[in-house]
Amino acid sequence: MKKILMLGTGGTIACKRGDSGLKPLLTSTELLSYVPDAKHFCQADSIQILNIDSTNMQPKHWLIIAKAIESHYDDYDGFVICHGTDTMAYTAAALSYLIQNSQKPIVITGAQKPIDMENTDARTNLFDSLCFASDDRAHGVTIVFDGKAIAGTRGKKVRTKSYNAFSSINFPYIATIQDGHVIFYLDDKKTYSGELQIYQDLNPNVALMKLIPSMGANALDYMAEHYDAVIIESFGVGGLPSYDSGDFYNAIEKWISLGKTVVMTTQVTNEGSNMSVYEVGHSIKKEFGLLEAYDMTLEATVTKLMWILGHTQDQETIREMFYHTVNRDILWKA
Ligand SMILES: NC(=O)C[C@H](N)C(=O)O
Repeated sequence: MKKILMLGTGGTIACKRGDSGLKPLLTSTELLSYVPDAKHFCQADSIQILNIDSTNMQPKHWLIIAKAIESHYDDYDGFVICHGTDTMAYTAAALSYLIQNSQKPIVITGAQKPIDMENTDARTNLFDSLCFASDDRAHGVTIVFDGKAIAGTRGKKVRTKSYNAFSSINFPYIATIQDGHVIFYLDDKKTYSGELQIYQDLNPNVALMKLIPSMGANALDYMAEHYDAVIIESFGVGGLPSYDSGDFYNAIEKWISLGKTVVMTTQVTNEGSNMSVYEVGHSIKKEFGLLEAYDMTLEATVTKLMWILGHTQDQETIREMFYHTVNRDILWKA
């Protein structure tokens, strides 16, 4: 029988209703008591590492989760992290970079409704996660939610209220889970042979600028003084406005001359960026050699940069690491 460790971090799944709204109060042991049937296929233990609304999740918490998995790694066959849904995609992506080449599954799940409510998705999500984590074919960091298994770098919260809250962006679902059966669409564990790597460094000085029509570049100038990298969420396949006498051009020049990192991405959820298509993207990318997120999610782009900048400031190494595929995060490369 598989040994699984469940790590409680809070989120709606563990919430109780109080005078000022839902608050995570249930312990991880209490959560496990709601899925008694899991004992037929796994022996699950639990530890409580945090009990927070995931709105409060920060990079320091990702390191705490990674450390907890590292210290128990040899004692268990798989791990299930219970987490709030609001920042779950960021945590799943961050853990994909912090814990690489894990032959053991590290599953992240949560719920839209607390586990003690009669009509909740929590019990199914937790049961499915334990089921997936007990499967010999499962490996690496994966979100399990609403019967679907999603690569840790490909998840995105796309609905605030419905049970089908997560989508896999620019990548197929790895598996579906129905009534205790795991149906794998991507059964590729044998092709992963790298050695387990667990990292403990992140640089959180990454900023995001989302463009809206008419926006000027002065926010970019401000960010250059406070951050090591900026992700610019542009329109469509990508480009930068050329109005206001080269405002954006000058701001990017400043970033590059300071030896800082600029990554272009798109605010369109599906299909990714390709800056070389239009003149508004092509020339600026060519001139400054900007990085481009292509088919990566924003959550993966943010956390990959934090992981990379935690290890190097060298622009060539940053480029190499950024375009190197980790846990299925980037497939499109020009
Ligand atoms: N459904 C949820 O879990 C939302 C909650 N605010 C959280 O992210 O912790």
